[in-house]
Amino acid sequence: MNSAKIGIVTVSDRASRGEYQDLGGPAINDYLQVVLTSEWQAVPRVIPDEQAVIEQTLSDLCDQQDCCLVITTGGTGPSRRDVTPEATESVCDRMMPGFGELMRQVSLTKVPTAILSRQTAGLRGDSLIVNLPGKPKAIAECLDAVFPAIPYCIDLMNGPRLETDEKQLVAFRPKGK
Ligand SMILES: Nc1ncnc2c1ncn2[C@@H]1O[C@H](COP(=O)(O)OP(=O)(O)OP(=O)(O)O)[C@@H](O)[C@H]1O
Ligand SMILES: Nc1nc2c(c(=O)[nH]1)N[C@H]1C(S)=C(S)[C@@H](COP(=O)(O)O)O[C@H]1N2
Repeated sequence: MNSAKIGIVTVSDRASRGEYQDLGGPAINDYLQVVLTSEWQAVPRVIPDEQAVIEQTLSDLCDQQDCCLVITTGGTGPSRRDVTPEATESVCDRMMPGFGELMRQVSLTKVPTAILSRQTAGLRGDSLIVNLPGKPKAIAECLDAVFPAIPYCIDLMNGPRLETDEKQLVAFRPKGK
């Protein structure tokens, strides 16, 4: 099986201008390094909170770079410039609302402002796009909740088989799959 490509997109005006170091993209990368045992390759991007740029980046990662999974961080809140969910919805063929619902539910046990994230997920062709909030500590909090379902989701889209280190995280696949 060929190596899975995973897009890692930091959406932040200040990180993209170099005003602070991007900790979100590396946190996603580190999370995947720990959890995945099958071969994979990161395709990283750091971009501003501009809807057109986000849409173009997500489309490129799915269509040209052939990423089976694209994980974004940032731009999911109520600020005027937070438009990552709108960009995600605009490039997706079908939405996967359960991801946002579950991540908010789990995040609410960590922080009362979890409901301020409009994070969502959806499918563009054979790629799954998942939004995470911008706070670096939110990354593991959210991925721990939804990642167990991601390998099977990608199987169902005929993508590469993602294997996990079961000591870290057990990917759920219905029996016999
Ligand atoms: N990619 C990141 N790397 C490091 N810290 C981050 C990142 N994204 C967010 N943060 C931290 O989380 C806080 C809240 O995140 P939020 O998404 O609201 O950032 P922000 O202030 O909207 O960023 P920006 O204005 O640059 O888009 C930020 O002030 C910053 O301290
Ligand atoms: N797990 C988790 N979810 C979280 C947070 C967090 O710290 N941990 N921060 C919340 C806050 S304070 C905001 S404003 C929203 C949106 O963040 P974003 O605009 O950086 O995407 O995510 C929320 N969801």
